[in-house]
Amino acid sequence: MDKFVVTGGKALQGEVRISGAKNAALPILFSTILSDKPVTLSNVPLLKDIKTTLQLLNELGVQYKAEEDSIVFDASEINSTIAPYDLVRKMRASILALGPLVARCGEAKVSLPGGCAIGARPVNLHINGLQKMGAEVIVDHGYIVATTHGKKLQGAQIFFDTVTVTGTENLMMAAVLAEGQTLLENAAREPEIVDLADCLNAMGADIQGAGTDTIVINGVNSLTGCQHSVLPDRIETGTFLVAAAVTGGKVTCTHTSPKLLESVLAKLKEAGAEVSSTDNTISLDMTGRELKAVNIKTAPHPAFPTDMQAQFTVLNCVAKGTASIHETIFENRFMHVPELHRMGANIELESHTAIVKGVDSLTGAEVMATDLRASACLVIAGLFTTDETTVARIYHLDRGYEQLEVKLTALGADVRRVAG
Ligand SMILES: CC(=O)N[C@H]1[C@@H](OP(=O)(O)OP(=O)(O)OC[C@H]2O[C@@H](n3ccc(=O)[nH]c3=O)[C@H](O)[C@@H]2O)O[C@H](CO)[C@@H](O)[C@@H]1O
Ligand SMILES: C=C(OP(=O)(O)O)C(=O)O
Repeated sequence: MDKFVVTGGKALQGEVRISGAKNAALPILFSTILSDKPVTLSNVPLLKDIKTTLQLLNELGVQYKAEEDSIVFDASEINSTIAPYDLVRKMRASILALGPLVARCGEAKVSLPGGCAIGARPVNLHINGLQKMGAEVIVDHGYIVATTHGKKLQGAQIFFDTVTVTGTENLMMAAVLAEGQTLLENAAREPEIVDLADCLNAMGADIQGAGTDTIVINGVNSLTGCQHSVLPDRIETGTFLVAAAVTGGKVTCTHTSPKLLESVLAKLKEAGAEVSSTDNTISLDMTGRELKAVNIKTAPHPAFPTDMQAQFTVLNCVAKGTASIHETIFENRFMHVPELHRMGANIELESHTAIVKGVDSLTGAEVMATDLRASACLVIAGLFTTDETTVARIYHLDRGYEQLEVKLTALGADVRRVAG
């Protein structure tokens, strides 16, 4: 298992190009199942989760060809409707095969993703929604088995008890080829949902209201091909901005958009950073400025994203003052805290809230990454110290950050990947 060796103490300086968003690319890749015409996608990030998705799509019969700046998908023939455990266990987003397979083929057998590090993450709302659309769905031997008995899915009114991002995406994709109108209420409003809807509409779907809590989908008989560029990764953007703030640096993120992360930028300003932006760049300057602790409460978009919680935990660890971090989305998303303790952080954990008291220095240590964003948080902590930190199990990080060590090195950091 690869490790990162981080030698800290340098302020990040320079420009970094932000990749396409993992959480937009994944559903969009699965949406190619819905059309028998070629779909060309660009700005797809090179990540482990994307490779897993390509493998899974291939297993289902979807062919793809990488071109210079894009990937062309051909789902003219779907020859399997089974998403096996071996691939699904590597990536929870594999559940996104369910909606498109049932819509296109009338059946699917998708391994239950199971519990994972940050919480139980059930998929009951995905299943309930498909049942409302007329599919028979059972869970059998660890697999979700769905069938429409040869009929089309039926449009339905679906109210989500809890706001769910992939749940909204799965049912939006299922509804695109259903008979009649589907109403998704209390839908997630993340920018990645809007990007998926834009791509589906470019394929000939009829989706209105994506980005609001009510999405209306009028089913169509078939989809055509399209070309679509994946939107920028707001979480990668936020991660680099926090790294710049923590190291007292000055960094410009390019190929991104300030509109995607307003709540994060507001918190960075509150923390004392100078933030400026254009339509597609965001700059953060922390030179000679003092970092102030900021209270954080995670919640569905447009509120503060849970995927930036770990990065702001480390920001508060080295800021002036005390702040609380309240995690409301996932019940077990503080596994970075014991690792930060090993580096000298002062954090008290009370159920879903971390009380973080800023310290003047952190020390390098051997720490272990436990999930994707926790990994990024430990790398940022390592950048702040003046000695060496080894972050083990960075396979979590490789799921969601494209060449993080290369991009950080270009900004002046000392981060080495050690193969293991
Ligand atoms: C690939 C992808 O886009 N992943 C993102 C997506 O994950 P994901 O879509 O899995 O997260 P959800 O939005 O579904 O989860 C939100 C909450 O709803 C609960 N829930 C969800 C579905 C369900 O059927 N029943 C249920 O109870 C979950 O346990 C969780 O407590 O949104 C999360 C919340 O912004 C992000 O952290 C992830 O990065
Ligand atoms: C939790 C995350 O991703 P996933 O839903 O793919 O596990 C994340 O991107 O932080």
